[in-house]
Amino acid sequence: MTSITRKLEFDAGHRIPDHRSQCKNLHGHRYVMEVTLDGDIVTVPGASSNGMVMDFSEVKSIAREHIVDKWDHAFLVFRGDTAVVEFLATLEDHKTVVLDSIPTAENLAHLAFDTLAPHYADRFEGTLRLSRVRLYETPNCWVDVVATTARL
Ligand SMILES: Nc1nc2c(c(=O)[nH]1)N=C([C@H](O)[C@H](O)COP(=O)(O)OP(=O)(O)OP(=O)(O)O)CN2
Ligand SMILES: [Zn+2]
Repeated sequence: MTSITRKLEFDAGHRIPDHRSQCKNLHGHRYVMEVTLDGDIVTVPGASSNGMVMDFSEVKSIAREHIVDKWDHAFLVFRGDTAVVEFLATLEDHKTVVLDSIPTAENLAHLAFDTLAPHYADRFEGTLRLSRVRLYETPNCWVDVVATTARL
């Protein structure tokens, strides 16, 4: 088994409504997301991905399609944060993502993991799996979500 990791970055706004300090204010981050996949190296002569677990560009395009392009330059808001949800709805064509959980780094990392895992698992006849999503909210703060079941 071999692990590969692709790093992607995006900008998003959020707030943590219950926070006792600064994070209850509307603010933003340049998030850095690392997607780690475990799999076997392809040994199919002539195949584009021969010698790779998965082409890094394909790792990127799946993460972009399902997470990064949806969250980049969006405001990520908890459905229960009604003051902000209602305010954002007044802004014409605003890119808002309404979430079922508070947009902490922990919840965003879990959401990214749960969203992406099935898309990677579909590839290479189920021999590939998402083993970790690491999400940096700032250069000093990050969260790891790891696959909980052992690989067969
Ligand atoms: N466990 C968590 N703690 C905090 C979260 C979070 O998502 N999970 N989020 C925040 C704030 O939104 C903010 O992103 C972090 O602010 P801060 O602690 O100030 O981070 P910095 O890296 O900017 O801090 P420096 O002291 O400037 O290094 C807060 N906590
Ligand atoms: Zn923040």
